[in-house]
Amino acid sequence: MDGPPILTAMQMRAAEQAAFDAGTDPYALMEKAGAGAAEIIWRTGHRRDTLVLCGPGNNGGDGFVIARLLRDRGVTVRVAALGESRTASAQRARVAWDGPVEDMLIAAGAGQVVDALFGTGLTRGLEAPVAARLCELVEGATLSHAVDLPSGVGGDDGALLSDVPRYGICVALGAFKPAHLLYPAAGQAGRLALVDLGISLPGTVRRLGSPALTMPGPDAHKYNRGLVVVIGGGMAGASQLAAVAAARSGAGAVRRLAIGGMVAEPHAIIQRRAEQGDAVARELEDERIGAVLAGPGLGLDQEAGGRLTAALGSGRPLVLDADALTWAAKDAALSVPGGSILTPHEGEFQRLFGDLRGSKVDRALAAALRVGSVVVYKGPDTVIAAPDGRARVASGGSTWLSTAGTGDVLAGLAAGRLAVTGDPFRAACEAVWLHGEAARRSGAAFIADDLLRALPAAIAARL
Ligand SMILES: NC(=O)C1=CN([C@@H]2O[C@H](COP(=O)(O)OP(=O)(O)OC[C@H]3O[C@@H](n4cnc5c(N)ncnc54)[C@H](O)[C@@H]3O)[C@@H](O)[C@H]2O)[C@H](O)CC1
Ligand SMILES: [K+]
Repeated sequence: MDGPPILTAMQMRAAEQAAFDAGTDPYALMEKAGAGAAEIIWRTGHRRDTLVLCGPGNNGGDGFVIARLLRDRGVTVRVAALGESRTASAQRARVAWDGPVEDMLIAAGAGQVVDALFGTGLTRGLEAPVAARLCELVEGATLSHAVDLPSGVGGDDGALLSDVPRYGICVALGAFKPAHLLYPAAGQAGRLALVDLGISLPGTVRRLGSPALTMPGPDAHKYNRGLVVVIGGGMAGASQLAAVAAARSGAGAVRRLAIGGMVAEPHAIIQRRAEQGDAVARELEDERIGAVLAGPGLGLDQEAGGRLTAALGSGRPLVLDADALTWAAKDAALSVPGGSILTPHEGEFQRLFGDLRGSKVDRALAAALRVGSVVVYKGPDTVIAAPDGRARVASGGSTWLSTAGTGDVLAGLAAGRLAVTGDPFRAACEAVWLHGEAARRSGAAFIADDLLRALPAAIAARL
């Protein structure tokens, strides 16, 4: 579940400075960055005529290195700059290019365009003429690459500070930045590549990687593999989707506490009736319970509130989703026990934590700290945040997931993995990855029920 680190501009500069303090030569680091980026560009564009756009800082310095190295491979390369190079490394890279430098605002286009105008040093949107010309050059090219970041995005939060064209590839240098994975900036590159600069990086915030899952041991039985209880409500289908997802996520046994009709299929789900809070409380006295899920289809009437109160007071590990989050947002008296997993979508997050500021990662981390629980802040860029400061950012999720019931499936997966692992952060990461993988395997135009059928193969691939 641990992908590469994601660093803010300040963290990246601190990591680079630590490398310099330990003896790394700044220009050598720029040459390494440029060489890594040039290799990726060469593999994609080969000898295609190339225009490299160089900005005034070290991003531009990378661009001069890239231009020189592509020229050394026989590529016809032109460089167009935006003003003079202002840093020692960039000036050195410009001298090493030792070729003509055109004016970016009037330079002619090319089949392949490399954007080395601005990276993590961007402090505001591009001037309008610069942004307009950049868009023309990139949109007029067959192949386009953004060096470190597309120029014009807010590196730390993924905002678009001015018009930003869409690139074929964004080549991250040294580490991913939040803008590589957070929308809307994440939507401005078709593919992400990462050049490792060999400097040590803090790893508390990372891209979500694929989990290492395990088979049940020889001594496994349905209760020590993890018992999940899903609390039902008026919409039986929602809690049933969640219950089946929990069972197919690897839990040993799943009980669904129904209030109305029992759902016959699949037989593996144990259906029990518990409408009032006290009946639910009795059901949750079972010490073997590894996770309780409340929310999918729970309802917002008084009886539903009683069932939720019983879950919150049960002392069992909790996953709170959907209606449970709506209850928590409207009734401040309902306190979320620490060690839970919350799975808000954008609207639920705003209702619960709308006062928080900063990037989606910052806000997810602040929310997790506030409630002492893991927060899965869903979206095309789902952030999983733990109270201890760890966070994982998922990417590549299928947009077909925007269909009814997929949230119920994710909540069920989180409850199932929580019952299996006993670790809320690990369970949430595994659940988000399995959810995305099941969607990838389900192809196009799938419905939530299809995700359930894709889960065994998704799990098998990670054993
Ligand atoms: N630090 C290193 O050793 C390495 C950095 N790498 C590359 O460097 C950039 C970050 O470089 P930096 O000089 O800090 O900033 P930029 O090149 O991104 O920006 C240049 C410069 O532009 C000014 N500026 C900011 N906003 C605007 C604007 N809207 N219009 C005009 N000018 C603007 C600001 O003053 C900046 O100083 C990083 O992304 C990497 O590409 C290497 O990768 C490794 C070595
Ligand atoms: K750039």
